[in-house]
Amino acid sequence: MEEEERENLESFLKWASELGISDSNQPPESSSCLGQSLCVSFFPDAGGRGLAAARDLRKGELILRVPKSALMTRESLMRDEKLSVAVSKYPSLASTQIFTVCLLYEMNKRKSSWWYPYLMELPRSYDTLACWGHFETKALQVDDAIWAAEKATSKAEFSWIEAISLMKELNLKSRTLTFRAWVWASATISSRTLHIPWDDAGCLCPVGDLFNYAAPGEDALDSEDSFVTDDRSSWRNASSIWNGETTEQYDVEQLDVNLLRLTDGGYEKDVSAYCFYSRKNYQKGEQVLLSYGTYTNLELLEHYGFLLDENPNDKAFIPLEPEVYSSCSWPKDSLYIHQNGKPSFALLSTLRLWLTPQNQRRSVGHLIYSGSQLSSENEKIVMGWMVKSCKAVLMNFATSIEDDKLLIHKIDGMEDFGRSGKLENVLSTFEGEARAFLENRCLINEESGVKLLEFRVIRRYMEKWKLAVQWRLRYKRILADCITHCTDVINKIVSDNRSAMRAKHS
Ligand SMILES: C[S@@+](CC[C@H](N)C(=O)[O-])C[C@H]1O[C@@H](n2cnc3c(N)ncnc32)[C@H](O)[C@@H]1O
Repeated sequence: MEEEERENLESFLKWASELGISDSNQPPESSSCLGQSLCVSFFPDAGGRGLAAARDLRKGELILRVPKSALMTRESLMRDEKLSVAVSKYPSLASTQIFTVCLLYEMNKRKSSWWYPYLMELPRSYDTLACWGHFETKALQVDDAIWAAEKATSKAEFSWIEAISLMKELNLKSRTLTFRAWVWASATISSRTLHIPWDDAGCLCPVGDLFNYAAPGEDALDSEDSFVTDDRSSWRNASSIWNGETTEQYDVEQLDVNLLRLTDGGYEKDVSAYCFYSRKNYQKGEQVLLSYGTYTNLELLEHYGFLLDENPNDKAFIPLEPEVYSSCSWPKDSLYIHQNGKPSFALLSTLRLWLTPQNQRRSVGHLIYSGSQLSSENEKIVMGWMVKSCKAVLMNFATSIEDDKLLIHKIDGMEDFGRSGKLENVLSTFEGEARAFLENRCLINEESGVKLLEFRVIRRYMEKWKLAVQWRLRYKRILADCITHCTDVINKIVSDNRSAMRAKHS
């Protein structure tokens, strides 16, 4: 960490302590709000800056408390009369649009903002999908994902256009009025806000927003198959104390919110504070993580700008013919392949029915909804259909799994060369997608082959491009695992049938 960054962090933690933010019930031992349970640390492979255990922590312990008065909310920001009067003239703006304007308005105040020490600690740039350019978006290769990225950008553009009159009325400086600034502020809100009961725009929580993410534990996983029968599936959204939207909508009314609060964190009305609990035992020095909620890798990219190589909640959707969708009553987004390669309950049930001759469908309905196989013959056909479909999807990509793995190595190599200032020397050796990246981002001048941008800027593009390649690689691996799984099932059916035949004839 640079000297200046360290000084900024120290003054931020001191400021936070003065606001009553604390990682202990004991009086602070230093001017910092941390040090007794948590400390700021850097985890290069798991979120960068984050919070580490300052001592051994026990599961369920209160590890951080942020009083309501220290939460940045629309309500707290709108104590500024000029802002409040201006906002009241735009009743059609959504709560998150208003929060975005409020954040930009505060940024615009610079050093005179009461929140300045906190604002200085916010990231300067983000990798959420709305920040991606055309090149990175196309590198996702999967139509649904490309569509999600394009939608994220157009949604951001639309909400910026709608809010621009309000921002002009507030006399924001021209830099703060730009789409770039808007995308920055929206990404701050998308990736850092926490859920609060009184405002659906959520709140920004100084220090509390330094926790990096771990997917929910095993208890909340693989509950998709109990989509119909098991209430645990409704925990998913509720376990999200972070405010980022999820695309899945479950019935959140049956939640055992108290249980979730015990393991994660949430706003507690009785103490008027955001309280964070250790969700497992941690050893001193280990990174303390929070589960912001249940997200697929694409959702993580959209709302938080990162993905997990091992994400138990990841899913792959393959294109299905329209008749498949219309043959079942399952929602479209329940027809997917789990990250371990197994088709989801709904996808399996749908295919079992769809691949049954029309005149026999009525008689097997009860078996379909109980999740049972219809017959070994039907199961073989279903698995064979899955193998064929996954192979067809994989064949259609411009690059294979192996190509993508090599490309990720190449991107890492480019980063290393860039860091050591030698990227220019090796530019001519790049070909294929790597060359296209450099040309597309105007990093190579066709004639001279000269690097045009500073590596700091190139790197930001490179990080997004790498995320796109990592995402499509994960997607392809799920399909490859599905092929393996379905082939294993077919082989088992064939072998069981053979054994049964042998037993019959012996
Ligand atoms: C609430 S902030 C966490 C603190 C953040 N690392 C910081 O320095 O301010 C959420 C952001 O942290 C990063 N992040 C969190 N968990 C991560 C993980 N497991 N892997 C990679 N990045 C992660 C992502 O950039 C995400 O948008």
